[in-house]
Amino acid sequence: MMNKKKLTVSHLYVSYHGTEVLRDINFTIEKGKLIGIIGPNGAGKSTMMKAMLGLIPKDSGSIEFGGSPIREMRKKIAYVPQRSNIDWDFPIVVKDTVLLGTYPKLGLFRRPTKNDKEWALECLAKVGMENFADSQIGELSGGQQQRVFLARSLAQKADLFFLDEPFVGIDVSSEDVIINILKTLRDEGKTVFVVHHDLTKVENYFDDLILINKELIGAGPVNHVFRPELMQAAYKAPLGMLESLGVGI
Ligand SMILES: Nc1ncnc2c1ncn2[C@@H]1O[C@H](COP(=O)(O)OP(=O)(O)OP(=O)(O)O)[C@@H](O)[C@H]1O
Repeated sequence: MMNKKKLTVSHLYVSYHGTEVLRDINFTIEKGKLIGIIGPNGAGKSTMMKAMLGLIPKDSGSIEFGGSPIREMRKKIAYVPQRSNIDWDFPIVVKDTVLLGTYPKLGLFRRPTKNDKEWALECLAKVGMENFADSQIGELSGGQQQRVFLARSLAQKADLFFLDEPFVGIDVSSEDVIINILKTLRDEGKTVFVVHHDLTKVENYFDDLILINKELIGAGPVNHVFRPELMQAAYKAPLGMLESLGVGI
């Protein structure tokens, strides 16, 4: 009962081909937060997200949400991978991409209903992309593609959202649309994890931070984690450089 409103990662270890990438990661996050996962290049941010989702094997550790293993709520989890990992030449139009979000995981052969289609268009409208419903996904700009993938995750009616670097290579107005939707989801009680690297936006965007560099350096409210000592420990950057990014000010 005590864990009902929490997500807990315990003793998470991950390696690729025998090389350890994540070592003994432990943290607990309250439900209903917008959480930034930060750390230098190669720190293991994407790896941690994938391991939390069960997309790659872990060496050991557990991930629980509300006291149960996270895999038991797979249908309630939406994941938006890094844009660079998606095959944008795949021939599919925008509205069908969003409609995929409405398919229950094992119901691929179910035909979408009229309701599903309307809901998909509604989700598309939430991200301001309703006029592109019939466009090929590969023809869109980076920001537009990212919005469509967010719409697909909205269509899924998930409780937990995981986005890997959603703001990389996109225009400012798409970034605004996306962060506002993520904040709205948080206000509705959803839990949203975002792998992120632009430190200038951290205080504006997130409630909590998970700061890693292979190991956990800090986890908790932004003002506890976004501090010179911890940031320096993770980034190994000179203090002056961190200050110019607003750390600890
Ligand atoms: N599929 C893979 N096979 C082998 N090594 C990998 C694989 N994916 C990532 N790595 C390595 O694991 C480490 C962590 O990578 P990861 O992509 O998780 O870091 P990251 O913090 O997300 O980095 P970035 O900010 O550069 O995207 C890196 O050293 C990377 O080279």
